[in-house]
Amino acid sequence: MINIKDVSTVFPSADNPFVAVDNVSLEIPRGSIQGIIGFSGAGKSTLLRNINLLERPTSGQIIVDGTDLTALNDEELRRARHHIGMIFQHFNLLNNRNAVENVELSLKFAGVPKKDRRRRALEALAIVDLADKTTAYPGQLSGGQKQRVAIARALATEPKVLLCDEPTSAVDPRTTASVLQYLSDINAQLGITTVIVTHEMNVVKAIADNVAVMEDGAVVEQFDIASLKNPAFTPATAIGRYLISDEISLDRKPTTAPAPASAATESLKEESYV
Ligand SMILES: Nc1ncnc2c1ncn2[C@@H]1O[C@H](COP(=O)(O)OP(=O)(O)OP(=O)(O)O)[C@@H](O)[C@H]1O
Repeated sequence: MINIKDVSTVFPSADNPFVAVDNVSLEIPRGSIQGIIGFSGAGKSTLLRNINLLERPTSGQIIVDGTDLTALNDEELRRARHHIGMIFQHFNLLNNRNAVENVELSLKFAGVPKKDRRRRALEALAIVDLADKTTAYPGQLSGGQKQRVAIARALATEPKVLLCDEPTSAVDPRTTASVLQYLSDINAQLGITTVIVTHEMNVVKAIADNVAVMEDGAVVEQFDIASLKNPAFTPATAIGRYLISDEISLDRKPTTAPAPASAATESLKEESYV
């Protein structure tokens, strides 16, 4: 169970601090798949990164299986994060390491003894059907294969939680289906609580159990996907209603928000996480 309690994230700015996540409370049942949708700039990625404290909330609590992550010291948090895997839109693999070495690296950071790393990395790659690509470098892999290496890397440390930030935005529709199938199988077989941020309505419909709709930093609506099958149910928000129509990808940028941190800074933060 992930319990997001009264979480706010405010980005400082000289003239006008920006509230990216505004007092969000959300309970994500253990073993479920939670979709988070909303227009661009709604705060989805920030909320996702709040869950593993990649972006530490300004206030509120993140409680994962009874442990309040916001109350941990650095060393405790580092250990807790080994149970929270994360995958990113652009995979974030190290190009100078091959597939198995990329996976081994996360095991090294997790403190797994060297003698066990190769075996566990190969096992994780086998789960995503990449046993024949273990020595391939990222430049030799397709987008879908790279994302599967990233999934293997996240899985290798045996996480209880898997956070997915736009996991299929950089791959074609057929590869999207395959990546979603792996995520869905992993959720079903390993019981990993999965949180997916996406613009793609068909992704949410295909994989999520529950959906939270964000607008201007707040969660403004929640429902379970099964209720979409009930003709009497109409989501309250426009974005929720898009879920009923097909194949609509949301891409509206707000014009008033400050610029996000530079891409370089973000990518450094993400690399330090794996
Ligand atoms: N490090 C940062 N510093 C300042 N503002 C930020 C920072 N990160 C994000 N923001 C702002 O916070 C708001 C929410 O960003 P976030 O990336 O969480 O939205 P999102 O819903 O995931 O958007 P998208 O779908 O476009 O990725 C945006 O207006 C963004 O510009």
